[in-house]
Amino acid sequence: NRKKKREGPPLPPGPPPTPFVGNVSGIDVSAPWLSYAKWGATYGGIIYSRFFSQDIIIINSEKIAKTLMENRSHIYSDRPVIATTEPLGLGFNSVLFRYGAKWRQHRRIFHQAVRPDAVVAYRPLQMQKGHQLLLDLLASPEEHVQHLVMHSGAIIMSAVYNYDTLPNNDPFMTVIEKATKIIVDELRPEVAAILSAFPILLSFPSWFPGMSINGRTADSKKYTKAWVESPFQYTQETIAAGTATPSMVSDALSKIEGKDDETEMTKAIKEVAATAFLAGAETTQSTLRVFILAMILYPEVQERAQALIDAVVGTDRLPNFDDRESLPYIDAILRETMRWNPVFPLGLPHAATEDDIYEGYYIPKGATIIPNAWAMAHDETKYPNSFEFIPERFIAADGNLTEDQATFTFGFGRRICVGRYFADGSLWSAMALMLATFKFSKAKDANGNDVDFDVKWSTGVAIHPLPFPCSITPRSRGMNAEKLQQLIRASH
Ligand code: HEM
Repeated sequence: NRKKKREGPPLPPGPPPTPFVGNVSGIDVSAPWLSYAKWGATYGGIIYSRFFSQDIIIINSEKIAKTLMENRSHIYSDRPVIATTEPLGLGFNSVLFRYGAKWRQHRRIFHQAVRPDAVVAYRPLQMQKGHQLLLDLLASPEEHVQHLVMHSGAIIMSAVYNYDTLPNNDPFMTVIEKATKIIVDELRPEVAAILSAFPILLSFPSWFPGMSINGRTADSKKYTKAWVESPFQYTQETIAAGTATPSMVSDALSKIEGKDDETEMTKAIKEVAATAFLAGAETTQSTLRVFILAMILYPEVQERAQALIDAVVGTDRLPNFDDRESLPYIDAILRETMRWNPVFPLGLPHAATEDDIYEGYYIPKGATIIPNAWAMAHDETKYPNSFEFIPERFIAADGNLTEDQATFTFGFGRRICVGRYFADGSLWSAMALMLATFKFSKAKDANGNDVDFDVKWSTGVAIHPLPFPCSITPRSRGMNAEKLQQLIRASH
């Protein structure tokens, strides 16, 4: 026990470790953020815990997270080494890079493509894919989950590679979906912590309890390779043929042409492009699934938003980005969706590169730092009735949006989500368009009564609500594909 061996400032408080395994046995592995939040009630905003030999600092308080990961970001911007990264074929993924030159290079390429003034260029495509989402929802509302998956994926593929995904069985989307499924299942921090401590477990057969990962590494590697190489090749081919139109990849490649480091940079651009899909597609569609859930459970919120859209936009066209300033309530819904159920309940782990002291507590070099976004979202002093979906909490007395953008849902400091401005456009356009066009409500049984349901969640690093019964019907009577197409044309 390092508490006994060490002299000097104490570690932050935390639950007493059980021998050998640290605290790993004391957490609910399907929703560890709940256990950590519960520990917070006893131990406070910053907690020390241990998984096997790994020091873990859990931060339940947004203020402490900002003090450490933002004000002292020179120390807190590393990532823990996650043993599953290489076995899953995720070496390309800049999200998990250690803090250093290669991460900086990737982050710079990302920033060029999706910084606030660059993301404006993607708005037409975000609207266009949003319109397609409406057509898909009208045609088969019961398949709304699949439509959201396709929508988020199509936006990224188009922005990154200028590739138009096929509505069904798209070859690139198929491999990416397969790889993502394995990765999201397998990259839970506590699983990764165990595997980091005992990499030998990776060679255990897949029937060994908890070791489903072993049967999946070969597949994951195969899929991730195709994911990194194939769409990039597509863009390169269009460049060679002179048919390429602007995209993140073609723009980035055009800037490095003929430079000394062209080969190295080409590889970096290829990896950044693949990372964009990994980081941006699942997260966007998960957030939109939370949005639909909220609209069903809070019909009064939905009605208020729709009344506002009708008043500002009318019913002869659909909303677009020019309307955004006049529709602050839609932004409030977006923020509340992110807050109500953060899709990364534990953010992504950072790691400390130096020993540090916080308010008299010792934070060891190498410690994994886990920001508990879920606990921050449920801080009752900041968000009263935090389990309720109340967009009004983001509207100030003067009717404008408050300063609070719930940015903790995008992480902290130098590692904060680099794609957040891009994500914002994809989410806003989809939410505004869906609200303008559809009524979301509970499904009805044969007797016309609402079908109630318990909300269940997936588990893993990024979560989403599991499918629930619902009804998605056009708001306007007599709406059909032709009329919707007309409305879309009138919106340009
Ligand atoms: C609703 C959508 C999204 C959510 C909720 C989200 C959330 C997050 C979070 C919590 C992190 C970890 C930050 C940290 O370590 O402190 C992150 C990192 C990251 N996100 Fe996002 N993200 C979203 C969309 C996107 C999109 C669309 C892209 C790309 C176009 C993107 C690219 C990245 C990258 C590259 C990182 C790693 C940054 C680094 O390690 O330096 N994300 N995101």
